[in-house]
Amino acid sequence: MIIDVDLHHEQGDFRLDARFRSEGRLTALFGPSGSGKTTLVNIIGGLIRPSAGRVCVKGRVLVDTQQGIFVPRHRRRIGYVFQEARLFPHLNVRRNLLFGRWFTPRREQIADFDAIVGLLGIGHLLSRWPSTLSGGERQRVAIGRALLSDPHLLLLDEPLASLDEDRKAEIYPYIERLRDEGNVPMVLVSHSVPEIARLATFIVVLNDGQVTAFGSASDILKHARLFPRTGPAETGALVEARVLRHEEAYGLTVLQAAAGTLTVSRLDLPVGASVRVRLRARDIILSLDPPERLSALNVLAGVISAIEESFGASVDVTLDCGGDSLVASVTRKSVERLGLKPGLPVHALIKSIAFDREALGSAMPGNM
Ligand SMILES: Nc1ncnc2c1ncn2[C@@H]1O[C@H](COP(=O)(O)OP(=O)(O)OP(=O)(O)O)[C@@H](O)[C@H]1O
Repeated sequence: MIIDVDLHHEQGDFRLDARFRSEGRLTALFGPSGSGKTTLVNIIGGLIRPSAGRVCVKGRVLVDTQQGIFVPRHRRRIGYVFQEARLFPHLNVRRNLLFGRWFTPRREQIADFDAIVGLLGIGHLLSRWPSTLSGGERQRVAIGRALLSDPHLLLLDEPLASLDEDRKAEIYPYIERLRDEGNVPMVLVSHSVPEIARLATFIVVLNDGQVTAFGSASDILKHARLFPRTGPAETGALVEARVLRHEEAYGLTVLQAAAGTLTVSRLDLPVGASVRVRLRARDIILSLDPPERLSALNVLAGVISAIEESFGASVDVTLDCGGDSLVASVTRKSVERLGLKPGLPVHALIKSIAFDREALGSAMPGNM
C-alpha cells in the first residue's frame, strides 16, 4: 500500500474526515475549492498535525495520534511541489536541482541527476537563472529538485494551476513519463476533470471535507454523480488504446482498444504508441440495431452490464465492450422506450467530438 490514511482534522469551522488507501502510481486528490485537498496533502507532508488518526506511506507510520507518533516534515522523505515553483532566484537551475539533495543522507542518495534531468527535458536549462524560465520550465525544475531529494512520495499541490492551457499541455507528458517510468509515487491535487482523466491512476474525491469516493481512475470517472459541481459533462470512461495506423489521406488516426477500433483526428504519435482515450458519457448514443449509413466513424458493440438507479432525467448505462467498460448517459425515457436492461446487446455510437484531445496521448514530444 502506498498511502493509507484514516484521520479527522478540525481547523476553525472546517472538518476533514479522510479514510482511503491507495496503491496508485499517481493518486489524484480531487474536489472543488475548499473541499480540503490542500489540508489533506499538508497533513501527509507533515505541515499540519491532524487532530486524530493515522497516516502511513509505503508501510511507514508517519502519524499515529493514539500512539503519539508524529514524524516531523524533514524526516518524512516526502517531496513537495507547490502551485508556484519557489525556486531560489540566486541559484542557477543546476544548483537549484542539487539543492534537493542537501537534506538526504549521502548513502540514501540514489536518484540519478542525469536521468531526472533527461526525464524532465531540462538539460538545456542547467545554466539558466529562474527568472529567465517559462512557468512550465520552472515547474519542471521544481519537480526535478523534489525528485533529487530521493523522496518516497512526491506531493504535487496544483502545480499546473497557474499555467495557461498551452503550458499545461507542455508539462503533462513529463508527469505521465514520471508516472510510467519513474519509481516515485505521486499525489496530485487537482480540481480539473480533464487533468485527472489524463494523469491519475487512482482518484480520491473530496467534498466538504469528506472523502465521498476513492478507487481506480477508470472506475471513479464513470460516475457522474461523484462530480456534482462539475456536472456530468466531463465524466465518462477511460480506455487504453494503441495507434494502429494513420490514414494520411483523410488526416485520421485509427486506434485499437479492447472494445474495437476508434478513429480520431491525426495524432502525432508513432504506430504502436499507447494512448488513453476518454469517452464522455454524454457523447455516447445507444442503438439496438447496428447503425448504418451514418457519418459517425466510431461505433462499438457491447452488452449492457449495469443501469444506475436514478430519479433524474438521465441515467448512466454501463456497457461491456470486449472488456472495456463504457458509460453512456441516457434519458430514463429512452431506457424505457428501448427496453434497455442488463444483458442486452447494444451498439454505442461515439460522436467524433467525444475524443477529447486533452485526454489523448502519453507520448513525449520527442516521439512525435
Ligand atoms: N488555518 C486555517 N484555519 C481555519 N480554516 C482553515 C485554515 N486553513 C484552511 N481552512 C479552511 O479549510 C477548508 C479547506 O481548505 P483547503 O485549502 O484544504 O481546501 P482546498 O480543497 O485545497 O481548496 P482550493 O482548491 O481552493 O485550494 C476551507 O474552508 C478553508 O477556508
